[in-house]
This record gives sequence, C-alpha cells and structure tokens, in this order.
Amino acid sequence: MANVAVLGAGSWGTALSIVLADNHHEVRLWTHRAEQANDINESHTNKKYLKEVSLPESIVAYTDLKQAVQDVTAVVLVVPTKAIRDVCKQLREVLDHKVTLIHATKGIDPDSLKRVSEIITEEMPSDYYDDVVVLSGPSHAEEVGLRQPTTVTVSSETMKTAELAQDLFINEHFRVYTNPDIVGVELGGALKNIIALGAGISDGLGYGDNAKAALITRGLAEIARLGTSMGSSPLTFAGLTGVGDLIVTCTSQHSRNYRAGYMLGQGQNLEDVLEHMGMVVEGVRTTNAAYKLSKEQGVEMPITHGIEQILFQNAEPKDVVDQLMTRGRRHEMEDLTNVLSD
Ligand SMILES: NC(=O)C1=CN([C@@H]2O[C@H](COP(=O)(O)OP(=O)(O)OC[C@H]3O[C@@H](n4cnc5c(N)ncnc54)[C@H](O)[C@@H]3O)[C@@H](O)[C@H]2O)C=CC1
Ligand SMILES: O=C(CO)COP(=O)(O)O
Repeated sequence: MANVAVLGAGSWGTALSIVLADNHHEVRLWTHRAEQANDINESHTNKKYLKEVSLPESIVAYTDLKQAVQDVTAVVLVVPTKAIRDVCKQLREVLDHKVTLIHATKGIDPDSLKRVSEIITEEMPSDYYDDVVVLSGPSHAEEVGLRQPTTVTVSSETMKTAELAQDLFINEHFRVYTNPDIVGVELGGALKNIIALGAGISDGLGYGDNAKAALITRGLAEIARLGTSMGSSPLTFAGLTGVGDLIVTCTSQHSRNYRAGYMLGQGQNLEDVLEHMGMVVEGVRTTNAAYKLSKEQGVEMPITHGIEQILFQNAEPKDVVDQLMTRGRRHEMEDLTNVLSD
C-alpha cells in the first residue's frame, strides 16, 4: 500500500482521504490551518467541512508540507482553483522525488484562462511527475464520506498514469473509469458549475422543473460547444464528467454552486451569498473565465453570458431569464450537429 499526500483539507480533500484510507493507504492530509489539523488528529473529524463523518485513524493531518510529502508515492491536489498556483509553488520547494500527481479541482483560472492541469504543468518541474492526472465526475463529498455509491473518471496524457490513479482510488463504493480526453474531462467539471448556479437561480426565482431541464440540456449544448472548440471530444460531454456531473450539481442540495445560485435567485447579493457559504463556489470565477473564453473562441454561450451579467453586471435574474427566452429562434438539430462536426 502507498503513502499518499492530499493537499487541501476542505470537504473534497477530506472525502477523497477517506476513500484512500479505506483502500489501506497511509494518508497525509495537509492543511494550512493548525486548528483544523488538531481537530482531525484529535477528534478524527473535520467539523467545518464534512460534519457528521468520522475519519479513519489512518488519516493524519499535517501543517508542514515538507513532512506531508516526504516519501509519498502520490500527491493529490484538492485546493480551490484560486490557490492551485500558490500551492504548486510551495510544493516544488519541498518535493524531492517523483510522484503520481493527481488533481481533483474543478475550475478555470479567469486571469490566465488556463485549466488546472495546465497551471500545474507550468508551475511544477517535469522531473517530479510523468503526467498530471485529473479526477472528476459526479461526486459530492457528503455522499462519498458516507461511502454511498459514486462513479468518477480519471484522465491524463498517458493511460498508464491514469491507471495508477485508478488503482489508488477504486473500491466497491467508489468506481473509477479512465478517459484519455483530459481537456474534455477538465472542462466538463469546471463548466457545469456555471449551469448549476443557473439552476439554483431558476429555483430561487420560483421557476419549476421545466426551466431546470431546459438549463441542463441547453447548458450541456453550450459546454460541449466551447469544449469541442478547445479540442475536447464531444463524446466526453455525454459521460460522467459531462452530463453526469451536470445533473448532480444542478439537482443536489449538497451543491454549493446550486445553493449560491438559489440565494441569488431570491434576491441576495453576491458578496453576502459568498460570505454565507463559507466554502468555495468555483462557478463564480469560472463564469468569468468561460465568458472570456467564449469571446476568444467565438462560441455562443447565452446561459453563461446571462449568468455573467447577474454575477458581475448587477443584472436582475428575472430579466436575464426573459432575455434567454426571447432570443432569436434556433434549430436544435443544427446546434447539436455543429458540436459533433467541430
Ligand atoms: N465538495 C465537493 O463535493 C467537491 C469539490 N470538488 C472540487 O474540489 C475543490 C476543493 O473544493 P472543496 O474541498 O469542496 O472546498 P472547500 O471550500 O470545502 O475547502 C477548500 C479547502 O482549501 C483550503 N485552502 C484554500 N486556499 C488554500 C491555500 N492557499 N493553501 C492551502 N489550502 C487552501 C481551505 O482552507 C479549505 O480547507 C474545488 O475545485 C471543488 O470544485 C470536486 C468534487 C466534489
Ligand atoms: O463538483 C461537485 C460534485 O460533483 C461539487 O459541486 P459544488 O462545488 O457545487 O458543491
């Protein structure tokens, strides 16, 4: 069994640590907060981020990054997108051997417009890993922590590295598939958060299931349009990291993006909503990134543009829905065929 460092002790880092501990790996869960490390090591809980789940004793929290990564076989990065570059900078100072480098973060950086694996590749010298592996899919931490059936996908440039990650995580509760389309896997995981904000907004406005089904379906069409324009396979968006993650995030009360959207739909302002959440709502920054990417790639993304207006231009959610509903007429089959032929 392996020694694995998990960097980021939020809800997802903690849930993934449970999966690894169940697979008999020695898990070093790194946090930059001493109080949280004490909570994990003394009471075997992570109260703020994954309450009501008790952690296996083989998960040990560290605040010293050098100690956390000493002699580990794999490093799993699970901090928010905003922190990835900084954590990689710290990691490269202390890592002194080659590891399997995995990330489970879902976002696009609005400044560089880079995917998370691209940021990691920029910051981490290539002699420390073969390829970066992405782990993504429909997987709320709250359910993974309770060992409820969950499926995810791992992806990297080479199948061999993806399979190393698959071996580390797969068990009877947590089924791990591989997919070679790293661009599509990362974009699906990041972009669905925008549509989940929209689904929450729609429910917050009091609209019903028809509206939500429309958002999910037309949201998937625009995710696939941007994804294929950036080199993804359209098929990936029919898989776990595409429609799978879109469904779970748009329909689950666990989703922070959905819940933040709901509060926005009810009329609260963004600053108050984010303060209330106290956990990362990746869709906010990713909306900004996707808005810029859609302009750069010349791809139509009306839902993303509408959500950008609500988040950053003070647009009224109801006006944005009205705008979406009264756009010029479209031919559905033509839209879908364009994605397939891109
Ligand atoms: N929560 C979930 O169910 C899932 C989350 N994800 C993704 O995982 C990533 C992390 O999300 P969560 O764990 O849910 O977030 P969270 O808000 O629960 O926790 C984030 C953690 O990162 C730490 N952190 C923030 N900045 C840091 C820095 N500069 N250095 C070190 N640590 C830092 C925080 O202290 C906190 O422990 C996000 O990209 C999210 O989209 C993916 C799948 C499921
Ligand atoms: O990515 C997730 C589930 O697959 C988690 O989504 P939220 O960040 O919206 O909670």
